[in-house]
Amino acid sequence: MNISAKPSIAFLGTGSMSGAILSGLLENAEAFGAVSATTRSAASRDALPSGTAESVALADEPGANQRLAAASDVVVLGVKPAQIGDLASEISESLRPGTLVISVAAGITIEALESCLPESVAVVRSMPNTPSHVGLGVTGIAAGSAATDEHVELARSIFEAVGDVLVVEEDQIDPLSAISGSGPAYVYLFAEAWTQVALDLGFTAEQAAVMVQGTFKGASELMVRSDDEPSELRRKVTSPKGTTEQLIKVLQDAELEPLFARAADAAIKRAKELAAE
Ligand SMILES: NC(=O)C1=CN([C@@H]2O[C@H](COP(=O)(O)OP(=O)(O)OC[C@H]3O[C@@H](n4cnc5c(N)ncnc54)[C@H](O)[C@@H]3O)[C@@H](O)[C@H]2O)C=CC1
Ligand SMILES: O=C(O)[C@@H]1CCC=N1
Repeated sequence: MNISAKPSIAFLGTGSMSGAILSGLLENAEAFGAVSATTRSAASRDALPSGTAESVALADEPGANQRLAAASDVVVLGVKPAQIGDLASEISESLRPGTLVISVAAGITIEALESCLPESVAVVRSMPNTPSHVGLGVTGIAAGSAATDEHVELARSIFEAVGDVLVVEEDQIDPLSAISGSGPAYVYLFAEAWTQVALDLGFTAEQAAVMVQGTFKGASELMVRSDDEPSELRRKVTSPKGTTEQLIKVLQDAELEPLFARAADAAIKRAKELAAE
């Protein structure tokens, strides 16, 4: 690999997910060279955070993906799974040997992506999550067949700039996605449900937001800082013969663990379908 000390990074297809990585990275960009991004429309380009070396809409410059791919040490493919093959093929001839190509696409295998790219580039498959936006992401990464330890460390350094990183085998990426990739969605689902309960109990939207957001943030922070397991932290809230005991009993009667396992299985099954589409 012939990558500079401050590698340049191009985000091609910058929507919810790679936009979150881009935002988090720009807060912490000293270790990297020029960071650039492409979108399809001028409106989505205008919505990107400021601080990139270049943010280009394909509507203004149809060849921008190829130009930025040719100029960058790292290329992050941020499009939907169904679009990634076309994007990889589009930039294939522009990539320099040794370029690190990172995919964030759910389901799409390293083998499928490598088949659209020259053998001279390295692929890392990743599964990030949207809290990357605020530097609190969790990302799993798996090395492609031509990725050296140096490429993997470079990918790790990019995602560590926006949160925690787990280096895993590729067959763990779909299960990891069910836990942390999709994870923010089920946290928000719980927040939505408890907000509605608070509204139904007569609180205002502002009061509900303070209670729900404050509780999720406070409980998460306590869990991270404490040496106690979540079960022990829960026990400390649950006074014997108290109110929480009754609330938790109702929730546990719903058999949450098998329910969550079924939910994870559904996500993993969908990832396999995306790979086959
Ligand atoms: N949203 C999430 O929480 C996560 C998403 N992912 C993966 O991230 C990828 C993108 O998902 P989202 O960000 O949710 O979708 P999105 O639709 O918000 O972002 C994709 C963006 O790429 C643009 N685009 C499409 N083709 C393009 C091209 N040829 N050149 C430049 N821009 C192009 C689209 O206009 C869009 O703005 C997917 O592959 C998904 O599996 C992975 C982990 C989490
Ligand atoms: O829903 C999806 O397909 C992507 C992957 C994990 C989170 N969002």
